[in-house]
Amino acid sequence: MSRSADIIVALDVTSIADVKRLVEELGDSVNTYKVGMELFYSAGPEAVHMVRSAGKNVFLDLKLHDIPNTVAQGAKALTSLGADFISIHATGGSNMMRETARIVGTAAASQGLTRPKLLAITVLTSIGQTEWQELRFPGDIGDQVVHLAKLAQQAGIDGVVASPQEAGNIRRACGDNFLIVTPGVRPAGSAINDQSRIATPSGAVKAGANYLVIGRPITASANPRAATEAIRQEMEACS
Ligand SMILES: O=c1ccn([C@@H]2O[C@H](COP(=O)(O)O)[C@@H](O)[C@H]2O)c(=O)[nH]1
Repeated sequence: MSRSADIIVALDVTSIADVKRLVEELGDSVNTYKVGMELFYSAGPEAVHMVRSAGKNVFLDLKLHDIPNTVAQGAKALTSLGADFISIHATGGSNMMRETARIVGTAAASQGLTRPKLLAITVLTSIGQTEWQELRFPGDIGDQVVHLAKLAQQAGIDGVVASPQEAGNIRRACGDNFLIVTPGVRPAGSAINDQSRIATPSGAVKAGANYLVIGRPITASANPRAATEAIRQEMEACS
């Protein structure tokens, strides 16, 4: 089923100046930005403050992966920064996901903040079947992604990060209220880069994604605003 979906632009840059330039240039064509490892490790919390001060939502994609107490306390600290979405790895296990959901809920309530949505990373979209087998993981990637999505949902996590190729099966398994966030989106004819399990923007929307994370097809484009608007048109045409 097609639904209205939104774009999250991945700010994979290293400086606040680059963030400012992109956010200004993209203006009202983008509501939500993703701050990942590259930007957060380079520029720190100021990157989050910068995006929020522009009136935009922030997906803090630091992909926390550690024992339950460490991830829960890390996510609590990110909650205080004012993130709207926070990612943790589903393969940290059910106890880790459940404890993080509990601590983040308590932390947000005690600070009068809206509880950030927690997103579980399933299998990175750069991993294809060959690399999957090299890692000696058995079975099919798609089956594993759906399994991890169900575990995340049972642990009280709000949604998953997965490839658009798996979005349809996740939607069927986890229902309409579960968030599906898909990187690995490539408009027809654009460079695939290091991604593996990809689909077009319209493919991701038709499969049931709520948010499409898009970095280089926008940020490396000669005209990021025009690239965003073209992607939006493609998404709207099929929703
Ligand atoms: O499985 C995953 C999880 C996160 N990502 C992140 O999304 C963007 C994608 O950027 P592109 O330039 O559009 O490839 C990037 O920040 C990744 O860290 C992902 O690609 N796959």
